[in-house]
Amino acid sequence: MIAVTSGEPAGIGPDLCALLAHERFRDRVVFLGDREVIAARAKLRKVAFVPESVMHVSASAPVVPGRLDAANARYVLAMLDRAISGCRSGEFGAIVTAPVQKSTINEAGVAFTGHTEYLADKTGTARVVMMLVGGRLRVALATTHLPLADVPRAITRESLDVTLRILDHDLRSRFGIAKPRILVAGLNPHAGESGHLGHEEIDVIAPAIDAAVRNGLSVRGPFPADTLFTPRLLEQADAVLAMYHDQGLPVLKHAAFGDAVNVTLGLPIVRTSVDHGTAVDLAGTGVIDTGSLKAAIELAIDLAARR
Ligand SMILES: NC(=O)c1ccc[n+]([C@@H]2O[C@H](COP(=O)([O-])OP(=O)(O)OC[C@H]3O[C@@H](n4cnc5c(N)ncnc54)[C@H](O)[C@@H]3O)[C@@H](O)[C@H]2O)c1
Ligand SMILES: N[C@H](C(=O)O)[C@H](O)COP(=O)(O)O
Repeated sequence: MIAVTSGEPAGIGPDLCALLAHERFRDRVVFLGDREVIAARAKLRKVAFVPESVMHVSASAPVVPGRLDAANARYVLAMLDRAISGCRSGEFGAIVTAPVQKSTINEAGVAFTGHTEYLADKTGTARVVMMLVGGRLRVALATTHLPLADVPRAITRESLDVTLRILDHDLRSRFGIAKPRILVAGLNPHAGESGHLGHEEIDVIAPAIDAAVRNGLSVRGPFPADTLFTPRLLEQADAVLAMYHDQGLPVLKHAAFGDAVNVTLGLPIVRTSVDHGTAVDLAGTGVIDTGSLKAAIELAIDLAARR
């Protein structure tokens, strides 16, 4: 059974759950959330509510589509905690997450940067890797949700060694790629221009790549990020490791927004998610695309079957 958390209740998560309750998947799928909230969203979307598709978690406060309310932050986290404990006990084969509003959780006084970091923390996993998969691209990130000013400091030999190891391992074990070819981006323009535009490539990234190669991994780089995502190089890659969120994800989302899936590598459980945010402007109204959540559920089913 696959658990889908319905995410920020003022966003489109409950809409997506109400709509996808009518899809047929290869495994049983349950949507975690407040029954009344999902039923109300089904009504707004003019589809029948499917009560048996919902595993009830009570909202903390009344929900108004499009109106963020920090009073429901604990509800959002309670859904995640329920899904994590169900995964750990074997009740669920995987967690799929609809989007959360990170700012609202912080406004409720809970330091929260993303599902990725929350899941790492809650499962006691020292390091995980965010990878988005879409079209023919797989883009993993060396750093995730942190201010741009903090990125260079967060890219260390240790962090890159572990990230490359997790990426290689999970591409083999979860994605069935016998010898994953990983291309690594530089951090600075033109990958540092031989040290004239930054030193991270020389001091940190290239030595981490050399060490990975010595350990038998197929890793090349650092490549200038501006031309790394061109067809000639991408043909030679099973995954690209970007140094930071907005170096890698805009490329992937440009290529595949609406169909891409976010996967957390390195966790003891299977977790996938959508490629989009809470879209509070569209909650309960407007045209929404269910493609990414559907793809996230399908990938979670595949990954859970391979464990
Ligand atoms: N997996 C997650 O939990 C996740 C992922 C990304 C962003 N977020 C969070 O979502 C919040 C809002 O982020 P944002 O405004 O940068 O991005 P967003 O994806 O919510 O919105 C960007 C644009 O895309 C549109 N859009 C998004 N999903 C859509 C869908 N399924 N169908 C049709 N249109 C869609 C929105 O209406 C908006 O115009 C932030 O708090 C962010 O951190 C969460
Ligand atoms: N970085 C993701 C994206 O841009 O799609 C998103 O913020 C979700 O991250 P989590 O899965 O860690 O919440």
